[in-house]
Amino acid sequence: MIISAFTKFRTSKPTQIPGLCFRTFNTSPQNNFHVAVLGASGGIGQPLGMLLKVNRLISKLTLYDLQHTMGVAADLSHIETPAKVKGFVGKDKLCEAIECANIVVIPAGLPRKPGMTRDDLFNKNASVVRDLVACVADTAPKALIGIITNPINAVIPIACEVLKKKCKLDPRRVFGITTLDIVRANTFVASLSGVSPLEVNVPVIGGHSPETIIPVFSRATPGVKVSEDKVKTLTKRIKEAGTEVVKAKAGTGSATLSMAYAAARFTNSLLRGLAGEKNVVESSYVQSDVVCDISYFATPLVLGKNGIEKNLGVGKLNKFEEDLVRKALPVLKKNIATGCKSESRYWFRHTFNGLRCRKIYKFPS
Ligand SMILES: NC(=O)C1=CN([C@@H]2O[C@H](COP(=O)(O)OP(=O)(O)OC[C@H]3O[C@@H](n4cnc5c(N)ncnc54)[C@H](O)[C@@H]3O)[C@@H](O)[C@H]2O)C=CC1
Ligand SMILES: O=C([O-])CC(=O)C(=O)O
Repeated sequence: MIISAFTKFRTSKPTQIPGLCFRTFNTSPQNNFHVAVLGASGGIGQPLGMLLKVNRLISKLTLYDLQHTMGVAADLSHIETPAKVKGFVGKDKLCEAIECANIVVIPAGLPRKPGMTRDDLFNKNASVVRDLVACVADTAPKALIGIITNPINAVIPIACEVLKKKCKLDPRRVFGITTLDIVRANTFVASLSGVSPLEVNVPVIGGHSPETIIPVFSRATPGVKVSEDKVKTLTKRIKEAGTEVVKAKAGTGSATLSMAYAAARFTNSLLRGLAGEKNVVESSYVQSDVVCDISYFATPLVLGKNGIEKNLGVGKLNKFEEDLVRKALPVLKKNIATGCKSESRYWFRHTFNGLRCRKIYKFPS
């Protein structure tokens, strides 16, 4: 299963594109990257750790969580690939886990249960992302940060605000991982059209919620002919695919295995960019100005040594897709404002409390 999962990376350029390695790896100096996973003991964290352990571009894999990380690290460390694995458990070990990382991937936080929306996770997950990103800013300010935690639309603005307050924001380095939407779109279109999913590529733009996930079938490659009716049905399915999994898991969580695959694919693309490979394109929800009036949007990006090298923008859309964007914009704006406001409120409270703690000077009477 894992071999076929990575065939996409291997088939296009077998000798240059790193992907899955069993024992046939090469260890050129470029393959020397350190990836840290924060939330490594969870439903996504564990299979993601495994897929990263077999990535030949990684020489060091650090796993951090509030619980169980030592067991996960011990288990993964027995896999016969070069990446050295180290586990860190508990808040006081966070900085050590992140130090000198080239890439930090964050799947930490609560998943939803049936009946919840991703937005319902905001109150719990906002502070998780805020604290983890604050530590990345202090210990590995040059790291590329890939965030999986929901709600993506609002927590990426929080991450950027945290970095901005610490004067460490480089918008080329902060990513909301929306790859699962593309993975799903490719899979569903392939099963409908009979083309191999490894050959299909459907751009998905916007954000990561039912109203904001926008598949762009008009630019799918290879040119797949899907009737108008089918486009509508497929669009609905892709928008609601997360809920489909949440319902099927019946209270035990949301997508974990497909998400781990998607995050491994995304991290692999970041690594390929860092390693100097040209024309690495992957989509992500990032700070951008490609759509008027909106400061975060998912679009295809060219990745390089400093993260985003070029934002390829929204591109040409048909009328149906334009309407989807129009409907998504107010929702996205609200989500972004929620993230930014929450961060300002937190910062104000924090600073104000700090001031209150100091001895208040009283004028001598
Ligand atoms: N971007 C996307 O497309 C997707 C995002 N997700 C999101 O990913 C997140 C994680 O999902 P699962 O792995 O299924 O959840 P999970 O509950 O199985 O695992 C989360 C892990 O995070 C850890 N954690 C919690 N707070 C932490 C902190 N402050 N520091 C370090 N670790 C901490 C927990 O101990 C746990 O091991 C959820 O928010 C979920 O909604 C899930 C699927 C797709
Ligand atoms: O639906 C969820 O809660 C998890 C998620 O983001 C997805 O599967 O796309």
